[in-house]
Amino acid sequence: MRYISTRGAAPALDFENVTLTGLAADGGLYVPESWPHFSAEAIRKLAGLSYVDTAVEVMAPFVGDSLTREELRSLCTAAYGRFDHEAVTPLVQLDPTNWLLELFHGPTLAFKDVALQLLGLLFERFLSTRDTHLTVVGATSGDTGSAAIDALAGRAKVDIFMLHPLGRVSDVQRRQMTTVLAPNVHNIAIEGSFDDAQALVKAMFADQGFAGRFRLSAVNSINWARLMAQIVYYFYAAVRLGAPDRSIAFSVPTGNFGDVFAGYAAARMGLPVAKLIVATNVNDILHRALSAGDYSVGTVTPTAAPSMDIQVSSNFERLLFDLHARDGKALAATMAGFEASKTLAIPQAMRAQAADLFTSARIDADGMALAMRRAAEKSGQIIDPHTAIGLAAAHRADLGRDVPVVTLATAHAAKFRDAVERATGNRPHLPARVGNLFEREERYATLPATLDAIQGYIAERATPAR
Ligand SMILES: Cc1ncc(COP(=O)(O)O)c(C=O)c1O
Ligand SMILES: N[C@@H](CCOP(=O)(O)O)C(=O)O
Repeated sequence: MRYISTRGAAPALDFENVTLTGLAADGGLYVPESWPHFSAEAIRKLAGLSYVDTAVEVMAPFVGDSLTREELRSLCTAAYGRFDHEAVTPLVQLDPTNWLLELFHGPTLAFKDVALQLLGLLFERFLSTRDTHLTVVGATSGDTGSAAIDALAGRAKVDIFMLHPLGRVSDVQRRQMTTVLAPNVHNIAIEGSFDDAQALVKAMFADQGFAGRFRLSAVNSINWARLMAQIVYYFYAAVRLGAPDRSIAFSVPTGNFGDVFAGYAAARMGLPVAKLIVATNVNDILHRALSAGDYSVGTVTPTAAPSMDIQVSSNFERLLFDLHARDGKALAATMAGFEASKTLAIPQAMRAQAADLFTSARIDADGMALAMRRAAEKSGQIIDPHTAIGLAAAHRADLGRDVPVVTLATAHAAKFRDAVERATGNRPHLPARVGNLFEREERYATLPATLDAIQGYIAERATPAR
């Protein structure tokens, strides 16, 4: 399998190099050159497989010959061995048509663990045969940061610098990052928003001298390996609910468009997906884009679902690439226009094409709180604010009684205890696996959201590539 850039001007890479590289040198994102296809028969054969076995089957075509099947299985066994549920991503039925797919059974209580536990091991495996050092730079609105730090802390040949927006992540999220005192972990609170942090990360990749000197890599969903690992749970859940003989809809709390793009990839691979419901909070650029063609950046409003307080959604570019008939040059021009004007009008024909699979909903603070209360009262489920947005969007989409709808439960309620308590009166307990989070020392730097300040900080601490 080869990977090509959405902007058409970066070299094609194999899986090993795409994993180590992160963002393409032309500013684009890597995507598979073609989508592997799973026939109905191949999907039927996934029935009854464990999560690890499903993961090996689904990911093997993407990994190609970068790993043997046995190596891939052994990495998956180690990654998913750290989850506290035998099913890794269990389904919970709420009513005759609605399910939750619990993605928060990993070490840091959010869906990011599913991909990042594996990515940490992939980095280690690929670096073991190279004489180089990797500097991971990442941006987080709370969950990617903690999952990436857990996955990389203490690993040889890699440093991680994680930028989060000062004061805009929950206390649990912040402490999960800042109390990890391993020498290769560097937390930076920036005086700005998540979008500022993400733009700084992309600017560091664009600075070829800096990126080459430190061999930058990514743990955000700009890294293809992240999305690849997230495709697995769409297959796993759909097969459990009757695929390939039944189509399943998924409602996905969305910020950076990574998780829902993994669902799109699953559909392109042959999984019968009835609909992908893109659920946003009031930071609704994706809802505006899909429903009205208006992909224009507004100001970020802080919400009780802070991990989705995002305006510029990295992975939307991957969908736009397919909507531009995979013409990298055409998309590069579109993205240059968007980067200059912060606005993009999506033509009606592309919107119509996207609407075959995608629908969307914007859920405000009241809708989110109502969904949390309803889940507690009707189904006895204490859900987090992000999951609540997904569930509210699933109700709003109203796909009829014949379509099973799986809402992705992207975080454990305890990560957002204050918001959950305000909405439901219940204060969720932190699971024992996070340990004595509130007694541990915190360590992080606070810096202005400028490229000079961040690069200067990193250059003083990072190890040059060789
Ligand atoms: C808990 C939670 N839910 C949903 C999202 C949105 O996912 P994505 O950015 O892949 O759209 C995030 C952040 O990415 C998150 O941390
Ligand atoms: N919500 C995310 C934002 C970064 O998203 P990513 O999936 O691109 O890493 C977070 O929790 O940090």
